Amino acid sequence: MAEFAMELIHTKKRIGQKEIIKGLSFQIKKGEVFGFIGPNGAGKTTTIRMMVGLMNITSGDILIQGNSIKTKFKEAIKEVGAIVENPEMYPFMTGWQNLMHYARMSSDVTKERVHEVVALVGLEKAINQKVGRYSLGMRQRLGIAQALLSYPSILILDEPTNGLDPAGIREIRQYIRRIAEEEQVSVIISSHLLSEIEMMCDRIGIIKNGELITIESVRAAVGESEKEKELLMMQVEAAPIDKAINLLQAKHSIKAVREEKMLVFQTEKENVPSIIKTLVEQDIAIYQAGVAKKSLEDKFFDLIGENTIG
Ligand SMILES: Nc1ncnc2c1ncn2[C@@H]1O[C@H](COP(=O)(O)OP(=O)(O)OP(=O)(O)O)[C@@H](O)[C@H]1O
Repeated sequence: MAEFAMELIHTKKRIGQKEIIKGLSFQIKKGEVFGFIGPNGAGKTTTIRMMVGLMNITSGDILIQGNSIKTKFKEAIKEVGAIVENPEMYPFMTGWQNLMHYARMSSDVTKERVHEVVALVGLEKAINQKVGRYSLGMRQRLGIAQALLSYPSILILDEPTNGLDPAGIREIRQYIRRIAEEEQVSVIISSHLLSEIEMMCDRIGIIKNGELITIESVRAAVGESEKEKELLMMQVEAAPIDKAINLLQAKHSIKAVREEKMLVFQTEKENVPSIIKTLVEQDIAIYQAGVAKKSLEDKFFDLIGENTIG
């Protein structure tokens, strides 16, 4: 059995003279929710199109459950369920009729499976309504149900939160975690807004200009979904500041950066009291402490040299 659900090996895409994807290498673990983040034009959709076989790879490879998408396309692609562009649904048919339409195209999809995926995305009540009357969030969930029909082991969603209101985003968030755990699938979910998806991801990979900038763990481990931990970006005015930075690293494994007199770092809310205690116990003077004004988003994109996204 393959170690990873998916593995990108120096994957490149050139279109005309332009190298759009410049050698991406990373792995998607089994059962994890992986956030694929980057500003518009970073290359997310292009990468995803290669992952789902909609576009050829110029060089490098993508292994899906160990099968090369280049040499074992059929075996590789049967593991993947995806929503890449807006899912094609017929507005004049009900949700159920739409799903049955897809189910009939695949020999191993039974009516029971259709019921199962409907329940997974919480559409039981609305499933007999015409899709034309669905909200965008409901349509997205129906799309996810359709992508799950053939028991994929990897679910790929390109910008599923685009255009959704906060309630719709929250719903998608809940269902994604549930699907990852109940169906034991790996989920790859792209977005240009970190804040919209960070809470549902185990890890995030940030891409810019076709290159991977960083991969960060968001959750300690798969399975902690219920505790939607609040991640804070803290700013603390402390002196001496270098000592404080070293202490955070040594005692809390937190990487803090300096911004003038401030120490800026990211942590879970519940850790804040013990962090302050560490500093005070080591005779570090604290003049003020609070949530950093810049959002986590800004911080990440500052790190990668871009202030505005979207
Ligand atoms: N067929 C194409 N021909 C030429 N350039 C292309 C083509 N498709 C994409 N690009 C360019 O490749 C880059 C990456 O595009 P891509 O759509 O993958 O980015 P993205 O991260 O998905 O952004 P968005 O969030 O806007 O969809 C962009 O600069 C885009 O203009």
